[in-house]
Amino acid sequence: MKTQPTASHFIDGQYVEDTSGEEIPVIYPATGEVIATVYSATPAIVEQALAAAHAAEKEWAAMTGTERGRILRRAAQIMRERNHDLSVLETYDTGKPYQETSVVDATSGADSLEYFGGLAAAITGEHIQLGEDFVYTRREPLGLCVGIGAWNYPTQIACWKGAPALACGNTMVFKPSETTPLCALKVAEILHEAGAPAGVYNVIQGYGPVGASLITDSRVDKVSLTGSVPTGKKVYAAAAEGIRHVTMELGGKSPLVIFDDADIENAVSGAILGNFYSSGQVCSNGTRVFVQKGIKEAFLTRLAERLQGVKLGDPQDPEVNFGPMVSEKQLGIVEGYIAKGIAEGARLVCGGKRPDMAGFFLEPTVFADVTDDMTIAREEIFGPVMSVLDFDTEEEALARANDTEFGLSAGVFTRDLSRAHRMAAGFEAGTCYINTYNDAPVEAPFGGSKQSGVGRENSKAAIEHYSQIKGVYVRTGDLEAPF
Ligand SMILES: NC(=O)c1ccc[n+]([C@@H]2O[C@H](COP(=O)([O-])OP(=O)(O)OC[C@H]3O[C@@H](n4cnc5c(N)ncnc54)[C@H](O)[C@@H]3O)[C@@H](O)[C@H]2O)c1
Repeated sequence: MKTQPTASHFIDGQYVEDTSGEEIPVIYPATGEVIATVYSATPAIVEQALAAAHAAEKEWAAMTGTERGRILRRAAQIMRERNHDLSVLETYDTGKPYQETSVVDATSGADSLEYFGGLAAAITGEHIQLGEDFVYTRREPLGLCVGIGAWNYPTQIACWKGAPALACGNTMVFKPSETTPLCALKVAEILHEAGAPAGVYNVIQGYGPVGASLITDSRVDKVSLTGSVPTGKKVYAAAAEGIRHVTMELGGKSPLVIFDDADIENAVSGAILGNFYSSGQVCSNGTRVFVQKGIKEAFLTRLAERLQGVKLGDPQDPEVNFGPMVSEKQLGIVEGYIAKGIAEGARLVCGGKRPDMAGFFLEPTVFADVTDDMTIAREEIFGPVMSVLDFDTEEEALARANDTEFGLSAGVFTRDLSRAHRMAAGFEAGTCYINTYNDAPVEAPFGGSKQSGVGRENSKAAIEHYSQIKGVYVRTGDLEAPF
């Protein structure tokens, strides 16, 4: 498959190149080989993209929701037809196994385009009667939105930001992560092919400073970031300077609480899905697994048995279910945390090593006897490292689950439904799971509380974050004034 894109950027309906920007090598994580090269946007490219998105605003916003929605749904259809090629590319970009990418990434992107395409015509204001007068509201686009992505779900993030933004009548300049620059270009290409006018959805490449230069431009009305908390703080502050709208999808250290009465097979499945999917590089992962003391050893034994089913290898092989870390840098970060876990006295149950193969592979790793104060229980690792902690009572589990600055997700496994709902109500997290983990359908809101973010992606809630309400007061009779 050809992995070198036609050009680095997609602006105003076409591919654009400027090789004077800083070189960004695209490395296939499974081999360490360079599979493409793109160039970071120069100030001239940034200007070109912002000017194109700004110029496209009026025409796009003036179209009816039905017309915009039709284009998004056509783009969804094209994505589904090209699912295989897009999945292969996603696997090259990220190293995630094709077994995952073929059912998650372009699929989720298409779901988002289809869902918001369907909603576009139903984005309306309301009528408020006030005696003989009335107020009507108009739900209007914000204008020019900047999207900045992380590297773990490049196609999905480009769509989760683009689809609601475009449905509401905004235009977008999207900057993917420098680690995974390939997939967002395909999203731009497909939207254009589906009929999105030139300039409505643009993609430019670059490192952090390119993202930073987009945020403060006076033409920009909103910034939506998916990234780490430290980057979120910088982006939020920069956006605040111009009182810009923000959506912040940031990191997490989410709890997964497993009670004695849980179905152990399902609980182990939840812990696997919440720690090892995408080699653990998922923001919402339940990496603090609190297991009630009565089933702790049974849980660990069954988990170790189930981990025998892990198949590492060439991620393009559909039989492989566990890929490498996205980059050598990320591999090093995760290995550093594993070393800290051992040094601070956690018990290494399995994994912890690089297997003897090329690329940035790391075995799925489980620590037991982890305590709340250990570094591996406090900081986001963003790799395949599960920390198992013990607990006695529900009250204790909830207090310890919430004892973190993060608030992205939380899960509970129990057969006691009253307790499940009590836990869900008590969790300080934006997205909670009962007897499941990490589902992210487009129909449901997704996002974090506390330092894990502001705003919500997906569902009808996303419309609130890509539009604004204007109230229009209409008087039908004469107007009295004091003089
Ligand atoms: N909540 C979510 O939905 C979600 C989803 C996926 C990943 N994440 C989080 O993302 C992180 C991993 O991704 P990452 O390593 O790419 O994150 P990161 O914060 O390093 O980078 C995210 C993006 O921000 C850009 N960036 C960096 N500095 C910037 C600046 N000063 N101004 C503007 N843009 C800047 C980067 O180039 C990149 O495109 C993890 O913390 C993970 O939890 C969150």
